Amino acid sequence: MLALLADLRERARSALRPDAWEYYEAGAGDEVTAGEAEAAWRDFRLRPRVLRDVSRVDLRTRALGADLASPFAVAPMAFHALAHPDGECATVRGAGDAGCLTVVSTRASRPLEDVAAAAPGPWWFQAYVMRDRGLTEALVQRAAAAGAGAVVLTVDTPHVGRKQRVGGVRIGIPDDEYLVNLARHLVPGAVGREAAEQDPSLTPDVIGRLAEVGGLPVVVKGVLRGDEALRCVQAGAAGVVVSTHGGRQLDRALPSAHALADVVAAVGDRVPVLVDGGVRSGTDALVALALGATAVLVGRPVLWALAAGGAVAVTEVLEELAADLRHVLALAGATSPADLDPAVVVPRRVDR
Ligand SMILES: Cc1cc2nc3c(=O)[nH]c(=O)nc-3n(C[C@H](O)[C@H](O)[C@H](O)COP(=O)(O)O)c2cc1C
Ligand SMILES: O=C(O)C(=O)c1ccccc1
Repeated sequence: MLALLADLRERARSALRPDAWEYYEAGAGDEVTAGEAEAAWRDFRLRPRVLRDVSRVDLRTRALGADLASPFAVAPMAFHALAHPDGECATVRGAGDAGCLTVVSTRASRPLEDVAAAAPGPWWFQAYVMRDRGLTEALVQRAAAAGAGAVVLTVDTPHVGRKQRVGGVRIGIPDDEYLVNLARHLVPGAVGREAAEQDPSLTPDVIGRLAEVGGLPVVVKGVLRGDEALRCVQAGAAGVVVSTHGGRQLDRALPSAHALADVVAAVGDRVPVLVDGGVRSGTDALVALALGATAVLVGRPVLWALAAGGAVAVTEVLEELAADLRHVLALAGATSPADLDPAVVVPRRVDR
């Protein structure tokens, strides 16, 4: 992990309410998957190229029409207001100032329109499909109207994972905060949280439906298998995110780092493949990019930055990751992410 990230993590631990800290850190079950994510990127070794004139390294990245300064983006995460009074407004400002994209969660703690107004650059909307499908569709339409460039449909969460260290699935967030973006769409008298629970009955047709409702490309987040990624693409997905949800859903799911190559082999020639989970340095990202990822999402480190230093620290953390990536790309003999190929990485061990 980069020193800046380790430092922000400690500062966030002191700054955050203890229950918020635990909620951010938590993984599901025994936290096997959450615990393995970072180390899994270190299961690859690099085979650098040499004598390639790396005096200029270009990190610019294009993903579904978004022009980005680097391949780092902010993963969708719930309740940024636990970390900072401006919540997601601060996050998008900080990320945008670094030229990075933010994926804004359905469980954002600030109104989508406010977040959109604070965003200096592109942002995407993460959709949870809730039991009240109309609720999800209204949100997707609002996100499209507010300027979202894509919908990221999270599919690894038919039920929210049980996080033992926070005594279940969520911390004590009052309804008005939990439902910031949802309350206005709820039928009066409806039991808010039930209508806004995850819908466990999703099938691939939801991909086409959300694309139609929002008029935006739909990226499916939370796939770990090539065959499943293919199923999503056949149903209309414009991209996929290889993710274990930061180890917060199915515990003992294999780490994203080990799932990525299979997904790239299945759909990488047709759609962009993004990845997240445990990316904490430029070298982690280099491995992901060499394996065929178009971009990497960063989760918890952004929340640490937000808690420790607001928007400015979010910019710093993303710029530090980009600077580190620029450096290691040069050392590996590559002048851009696209200049990498799978021959640059080799698994350190074959038994996992
Ligand atoms: C506190 C927290 C809240 C999250 N909320 C969401 C969410 O609302 N929607 C979603 O698709 N993923 C959510 N995630 C998962 C992240 O998008 C991402 O997959 C994961 O955090 C990446 O791993 P990392 O934190 O190790 O970088 C959440 C993760 C954390 C830590
Ligand atoms: O905490 C999470 O990981 C998450 O995705 C979520 C899901 C539903 C409500 C709040 C957070």
